[in-house]
Amino acid sequence: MIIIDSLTRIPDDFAPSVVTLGNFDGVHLGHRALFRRLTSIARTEQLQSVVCTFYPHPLKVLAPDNAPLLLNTREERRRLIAASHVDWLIEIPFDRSFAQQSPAEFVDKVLLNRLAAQKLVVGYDYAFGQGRSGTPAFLRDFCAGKGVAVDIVEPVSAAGTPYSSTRIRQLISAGRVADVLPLLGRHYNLYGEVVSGFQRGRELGFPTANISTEKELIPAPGVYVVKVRHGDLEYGGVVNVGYCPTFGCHDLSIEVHLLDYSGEIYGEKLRVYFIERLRDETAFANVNELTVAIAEDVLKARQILQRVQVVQYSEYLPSNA
Ligand SMILES: Cc1cc2nc3c(=O)[nH]c(=O)nc-3n(C[C@H](O)[C@H](O)[C@H](O)COP(=O)(O)O)c2cc1C
Ligand SMILES: Nc1ncnc2c1ncn2[C@@H]1O[C@H](COP(=O)(O)OP(=O)(O)O)[C@@H](O)[C@H]1O
Repeated sequence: MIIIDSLTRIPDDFAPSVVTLGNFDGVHLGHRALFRRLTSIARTEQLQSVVCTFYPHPLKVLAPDNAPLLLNTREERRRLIAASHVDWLIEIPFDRSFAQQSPAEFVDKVLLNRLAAQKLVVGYDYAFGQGRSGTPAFLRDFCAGKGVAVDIVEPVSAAGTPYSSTRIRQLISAGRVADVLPLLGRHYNLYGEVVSGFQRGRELGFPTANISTEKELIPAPGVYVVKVRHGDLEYGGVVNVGYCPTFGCHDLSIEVHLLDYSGEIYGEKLRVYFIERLRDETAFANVNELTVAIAEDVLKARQILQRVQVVQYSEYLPSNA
């Protein structure tokens, strides 16, 4: 997949394409259905497949107070879209002046002229532009006169609930990490560097790697069973997300204790996959009670981890890629 992060870098001789448009935060199973439609049209009609999106997320620019905390970093979104076998990713730099354009201008200038779109694929509820006037119906009407077909993908759902970034964000914010698997198609995870904390973990008998991450949406405070990837190695683990009320910290921390590991990993990068929530974070009366609780968390985690495999992008619905 070729990534273009500026409109001026789109080649002048861009070959005829089929384009989908959206924010694709999460790259969940609904997005993946859209990408499958896109790549299948590209194959049968010998077009290039193009995902056209924006960076930053438009709401971060237009209404920062209402902008969602995102499920993916920019880098993660790129990797996930690349894994969907798309030919091109166009990440349009989104700013206020770009937002001034009408949907008609944008479709004409960017999609039809620069990207040589012969066909568009959009989700049933996608809308862009001022007042969300760039609806699928608008696209269909506008493009009809130009000989460009618009394929509107109907809601794809799991057990009656349409896949939705908003729904996934709500579940993660509520700590329901196990419930997002059938919507997201993989275990929610975050990536980050191990930084030093207050050095209390070792004294408790449970050293914890303190993760500093660029991920915006962190699961609700609480204790979770996790799997952790460190390079090619995989560990089971327990993580505490929160403010360590027993000690009274001010900043949110993500502290993971790796099972059956000892060594130094400061400065290393870990990816933490959230498997199941165990309990709320608690203000214990003393350090002893905290240590007993962590030991119980570890026992439960070992049981749960016996029957769990990490589901990443490529492991889910392999026949559907
Ligand atoms: C599985 C697990 C559960 C934890 N639960 C709590 C808790 O409920 N309340 C709390 O105050 N600290 C809890 N902690 C402790 C803190 O997350 C943290 O590990 C401890 O304060 C050490 O911090 P440090 O690594 O910055 O020294 C838990 C830690 C682990 C590993
Ligand atoms: N099983 C383990 N899980 C997590 N970190 C471990 C483990 N064993 C050793 N470590 C190391 O110990 C460090 C954490 O020790 P800790 O006393 O909790 O200090 P800190 O306050 O810096 O997090 C980790 O960053 C890592 O280098």
